[in-house]
Amino acid sequence: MRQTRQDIAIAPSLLAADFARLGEETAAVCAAGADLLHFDVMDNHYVPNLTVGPDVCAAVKPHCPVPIDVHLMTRPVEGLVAAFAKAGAEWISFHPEAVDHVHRVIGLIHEHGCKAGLALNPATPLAVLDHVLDDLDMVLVMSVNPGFGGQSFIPASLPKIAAIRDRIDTLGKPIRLQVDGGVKPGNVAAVAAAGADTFVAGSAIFGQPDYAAVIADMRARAVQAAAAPADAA
Ligand SMILES: O=C(CO)[C@H](O)[C@H](O)COP(=O)(O)O
Ligand SMILES: [Fe+2]
Repeated sequence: MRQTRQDIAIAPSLLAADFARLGEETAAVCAAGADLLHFDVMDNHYVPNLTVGPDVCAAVKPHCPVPIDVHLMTRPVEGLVAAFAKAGAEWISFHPEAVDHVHRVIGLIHEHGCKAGLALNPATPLAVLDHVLDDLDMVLVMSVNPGFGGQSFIPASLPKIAAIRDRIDTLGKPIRLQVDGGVKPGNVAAVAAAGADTFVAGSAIFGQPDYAAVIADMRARAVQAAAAPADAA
């Protein structure tokens, strides 16, 4: 088995930022050590909430020195890919339930020069990765049901993360394994020990006054757990 875990990356979710000051919040969280900026797009159709679109992504882009990681919680997906690529997204993830042709949408994201992620809801079986894992740049494990920030981490996500880690290692490709929903300093070690390398955190970071302290704390805990998973499990 090959170990393909990537460098630990902390991805603050702008969903929990002050929406009246998105440019400032983006700059602040990047200066505080963010590796990616997670940008949640909800359409009040695939999920029961409504957030932001490509124009807001383009507006925060000049304030964002790190890659923008767009998480599409929309149905349909296809028409938004070009718009987010133009708006400056480097990563685009989508949910398999929201499209008819998963493989085609991965190709569409790549055609637009972005990296592609597939987002698995808590009840989505791993079989959706069959035949497409090799084409992906990232698997996104939702550890809450999508649609809202500030929810509690679902513990059944941990064995799911471990199973996906095994599949990625068996394939032997450097595919990122991102976990999104309820991730915070108190559980990031367990999530890292299970095999994740990319940690989305909204309320855990933006809910504290010192973004740099939270990001550094989460990174240190994740790095330590990745190096010695048995100690953190
Ligand atoms: O995709 C999401 C919700 O659907 C968000 O990225 C996620 O919930 C982050 O927020 P928090 O860390 O507060 O759970
Ligand atoms: Fe998200």
